[in-house]
Amino acid sequence: MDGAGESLPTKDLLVGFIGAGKMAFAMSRGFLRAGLVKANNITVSDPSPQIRQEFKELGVNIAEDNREVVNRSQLIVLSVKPNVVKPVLKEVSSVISKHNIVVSIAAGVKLATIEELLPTGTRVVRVMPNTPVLVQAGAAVVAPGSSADPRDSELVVELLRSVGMCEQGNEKLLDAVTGLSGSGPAYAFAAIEAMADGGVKMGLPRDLAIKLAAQTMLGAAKMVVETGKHPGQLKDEVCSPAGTTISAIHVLEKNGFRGSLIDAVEAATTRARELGQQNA
Ligand SMILES: NC(=O)C1=CN([C@@H]2O[C@H](COP(=O)(O)OP(=O)(O)OC[C@H]3O[C@@H](n4cnc5c(N)ncnc54)[C@H](O)[C@@H]3O)[C@@H](O)[C@H]2O)C=CC1
Ligand SMILES: O=C(O)[C@@H]1CCC=N1
Repeated sequence: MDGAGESLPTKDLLVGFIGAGKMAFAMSRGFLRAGLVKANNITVSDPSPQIRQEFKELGVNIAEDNREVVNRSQLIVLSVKPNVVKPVLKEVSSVISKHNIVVSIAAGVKLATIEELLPTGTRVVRVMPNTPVLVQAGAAVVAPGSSADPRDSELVVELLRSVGMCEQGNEKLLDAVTGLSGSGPAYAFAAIEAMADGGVKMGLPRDLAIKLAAQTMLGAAKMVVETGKHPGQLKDEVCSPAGTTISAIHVLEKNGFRGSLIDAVEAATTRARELGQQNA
């Protein structure tokens, strides 16, 4: 195993997940699809037998308990709910060494809270990813803890870039990142579902309506990313004078579409902050 502070090659990286729920599944499946981490280098733990079975089918190692995940891994992802982070850290703290990098994806839970429960000098990195890592289209921001080596965050960024976009940022940004991109896939899924409902209302078959709605979101997002144009400009380019789109935009504006999305990001950010306080 590499010494503390030495950069770890991703090729043979031993990755552990404590808590094998939806996010651990999306990340491990994404890493495997990206070919950056090997199945037999991933170890997971979870109290649910059904979940352990699902992960067994991925070909990864299933640990007997959380301490075994630490013993078998270099990089350990804390992928439990925010209120389970502290009990888990108390349980594994004595087996964490300077060789480990501890990565928390828990919404709201602060680096200081995590570092306080681990041996002094533990290399901790906090990340807010999202479920599209499953299909190599994730969005994540990585914030290093006080004892993390720059190479530790770079390693985590490299891993997350294999499954989507990833930036480094100050921890102060992470609750807002949670409100925007961490929770954001749910807003997009709700929008796709609602647009498809509109299509069904106007006579389209459900399957076709969902496909059209999803591809429209995907295409619009790709245009923003690939053209670098402002989304307002791209919107204007769809709105022909006295055409169909501007009539629809007028309805959206009257119904507070943008204000709702802004409020949604604010509400999720506020909730992330509350979770941080409740689990400090
Ligand atoms: N679901 C999402 O879209 C995202 C979630 N997150 C964060 O990821 C974390 C996990 O979220 P999900 O995967 O959605 O939750 P989940 O509920 O699907 O997974 C959590 C897993 O932890 C297991 N667990 C409970 N107690 C445990 C213990 N003592 N030791 C080991 N495992 C234990 C549960 O059985 C469950 O399978 C949360 O902290 C959340 O804030 C972050 C970004 C996106
Ligand atoms: O809803 C939640 O709390 C988690 C964090 C970001 C996405 N899902």
